[in-house]
Amino acid sequence: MSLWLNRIQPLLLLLSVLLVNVLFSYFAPLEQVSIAPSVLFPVVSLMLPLNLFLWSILPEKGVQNRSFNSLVLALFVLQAMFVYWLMSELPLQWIEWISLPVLSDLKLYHLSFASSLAFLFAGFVLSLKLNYEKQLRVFNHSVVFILLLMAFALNQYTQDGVLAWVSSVVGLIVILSLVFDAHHIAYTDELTGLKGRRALNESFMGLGKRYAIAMVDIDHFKNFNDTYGHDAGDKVLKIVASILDTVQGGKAYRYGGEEFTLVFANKSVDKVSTELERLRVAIANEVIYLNPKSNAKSTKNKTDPKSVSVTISLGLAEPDVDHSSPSQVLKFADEGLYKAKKAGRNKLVHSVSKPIRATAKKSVKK
Ligand SMILES: Nc1nc2c(ncn2[C@@H]2O[C@H](COP(=O)(O)OP(=O)(O)OP(=O)(O)O)[C@@H](O)[C@H]2O)c(=O)[nH]1
Repeated sequence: MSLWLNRIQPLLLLLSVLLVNVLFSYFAPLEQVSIAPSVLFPVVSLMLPLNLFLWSILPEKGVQNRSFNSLVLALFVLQAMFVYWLMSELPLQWIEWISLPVLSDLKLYHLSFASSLAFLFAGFVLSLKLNYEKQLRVFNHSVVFILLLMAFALNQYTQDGVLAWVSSVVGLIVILSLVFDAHHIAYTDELTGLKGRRALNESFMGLGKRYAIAMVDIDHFKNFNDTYGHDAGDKVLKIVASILDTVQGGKAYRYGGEEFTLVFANKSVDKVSTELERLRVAIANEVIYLNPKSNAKSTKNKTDPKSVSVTISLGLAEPDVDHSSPSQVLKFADEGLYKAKKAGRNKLVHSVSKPIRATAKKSVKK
């Protein structure tokens, strides 16, 4: 899955967990005299959280970045050499230091002080990182949970099968988190954070007989892009999307480009017009600062040359005799949008089928 999704972090995480399992099975204490577990346990339980931390903190470079892959390989080889050296040379001071228990008389707690500290440090820093990250991924959250699980498994490693079972659960968590992330990427528009066209089409399946659809388009957006640049255009798209996302009783989608769709399930057009008017006015009144240093939202200084505002046009429709399916209603709403543009923009137009046409069709059917 990592290869398929071009993500190296999950692969490295699982490789580290796998290596811990291999090391413990290979050096399993067959005889009490074996010195291996007493050295191996503190070393491995210290290195695992540091590895999980390292793989999560390094930037995701995909699976085909040769220099990054070489760096990762070098890090693994260095660690293997370090463990081998510890096992063979046994520098006692080191071993004593990393084996230092949290409390000397704790029978149920096996993790050393150094290892516990490493788990705490990794969990704390990764949680902080999650707080500041803009694009949250389920996988990133799952790493914190995996740290917790592995701390538990290593603490119980003397009990048969615990490490193997927990490691399998970790594998499952990684797979599930990747599936969630892939789903999120497929359905969410990266720029605005709104759901995209695929999600919109799927929402149509859940609509009953009564619903309303509005098509929204930013006015003169080409002009805006040409005057202020594509980055400023992107900023406007984000702000407009965030206002549309506050819609009450409906859901906002990015239809594509500078067009958005609002779907109101179980609502008639009369019930949603006021809400659409509120959104139209809110967007027209929003002062957008193009200077990156003054992102503060304020409506005080409307004459600031670096502050701009945009307007939207909207078309609204609901099912009727001529437009029975959601995609037909959407096209009908788009016709309303076209009329709103022609009528001078910054307007809401409600598309209504001509009554004569509807009656004529009914009589033909009869
Ligand atoms: N910055 C930015 N621009 C986009 C994006 N997607 C589409 N556009 C731009 O949106 C503009 C759409 O322009 P038009 O369809 O000609 O319409 P308009 O200028 O909004 O004019 P009216 O709809 O008639 O008011 C084009 O210039 C596209 O390049 C995007 O993701 N980011």
